[in-house]
Amino acid sequence: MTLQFDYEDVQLIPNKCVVESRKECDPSIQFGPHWFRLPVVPANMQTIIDEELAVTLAENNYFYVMHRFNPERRFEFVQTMHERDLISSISVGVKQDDITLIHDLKEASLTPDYITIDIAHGHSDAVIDMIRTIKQALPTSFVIAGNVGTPQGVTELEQAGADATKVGIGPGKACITKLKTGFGTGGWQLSAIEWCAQVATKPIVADGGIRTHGDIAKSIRFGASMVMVGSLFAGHDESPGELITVDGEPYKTYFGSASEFQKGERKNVEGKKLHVPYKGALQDTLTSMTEDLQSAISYAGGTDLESLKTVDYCLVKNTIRNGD
Ligand SMILES: NC(=O)C1=CN([C@@H]2O[C@H](COP(=O)(O)OP(=O)(O)OC[C@H]3O[C@@H](n4cnc5c(N)ncnc54)[C@H](OP(=O)(O)O)[C@@H]3O)[C@@H](O)[C@H]2O)C=CC1
Ligand SMILES: Nc1nc2c(ncn2[C@@H]2O[C@H](COP(=O)(O)O)[C@@H](O)[C@H]2O)c(=O)[nH]1
Repeated sequence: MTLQFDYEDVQLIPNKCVVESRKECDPSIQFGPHWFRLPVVPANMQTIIDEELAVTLAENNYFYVMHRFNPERRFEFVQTMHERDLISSISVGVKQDDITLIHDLKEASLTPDYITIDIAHGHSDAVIDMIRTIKQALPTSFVIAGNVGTPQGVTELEQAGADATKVGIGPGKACITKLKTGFGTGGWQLSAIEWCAQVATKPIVADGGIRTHGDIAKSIRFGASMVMVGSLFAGHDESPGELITVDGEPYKTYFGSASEFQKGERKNVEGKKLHVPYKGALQDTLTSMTEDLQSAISYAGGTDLESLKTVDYCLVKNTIRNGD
């Protein structure tokens, strides 16, 4: 590994503009068998997505991954989405109830379009076995596996049959893995994406640490196809987190999937609960994310996301906010 850097350490360098308006720039992406309006997906966390929002996103051609924290709902969720002719995208872990779900889906000839295997330390035999189980039972489901933070992790999950790998150990806003274990990609997540992308033969999902819309363009520059976003999507009307008032100001809760709050017990806690300022309608954020990505593409001198992949960049070492 060479130099490590994170989102705030990098500025992309503009190329000559080839469009008359940013509206000409297309931020859509093919990810697996489907096209989506943005290369961005809300994190599969209980305060970020619920079934209602999943339907809204699917109806409007945004990628989503339903979380796995109402395990008994997953079968019916896939069924309902298919009845409505919408994309189904669920999460699983690696335990017996997850394996049973896969077999039940096969028995019912119900194939989710996307299955995300979502555990903290995804570079493991448990995930490799789960990929094989899914691919044997539901060979046409697009499997996203993670999370990993190294090229070795990416390669082993790809070799097991993963169609995409999710990169990011501990860069999340609600994460305390880095503090509790000393491990992770927090502080160098962007270079971890680049490092992993050097060996990846399939798409990479950059997961965690996105703090601004510009970080999405940077993720793509350094090798991500899709970007998973938690805290930036928290706090909206549609966000399932609880609405609370602190000193007269509205906030919504955002908690880690490995927080005591999520787990209901203080065992292997690696996440915390935060209050995120209330942000209004999610569509406003999606619209401004779209505009910002269109603008980024125009600065890259192109008309679509491909142009971001080859732009030059500078390392500015934590100075990006100096003018703020
Ligand atoms: N991206 C990230 O940095 C992180 C994300 N998370 C999120 O928290 C949620 C819960 O994750 P997780 O606890 O993995 O899910 P699970 O509770 O489903 O556990 C996964 C399985 O892996 C085993 N395991 C072995 N080593 C580890 C390890 N270092 N961390 C976690 N499990 C391990 C667990 O056994 P045992 O419990 O007996 O050890 C368990 O059998 C997920 O949604 C995950 O994405 C959590 C932490 C970090
Ligand atoms: N270490 C932990 N990571 C977690 C936990 N819950 C979720 N996550 C990861 O964070 C991202 C979202 O990051 P953000 O910076 O956009 O807020 C999410 O997709 C998970 O990978 C947790 O409890 N501990």
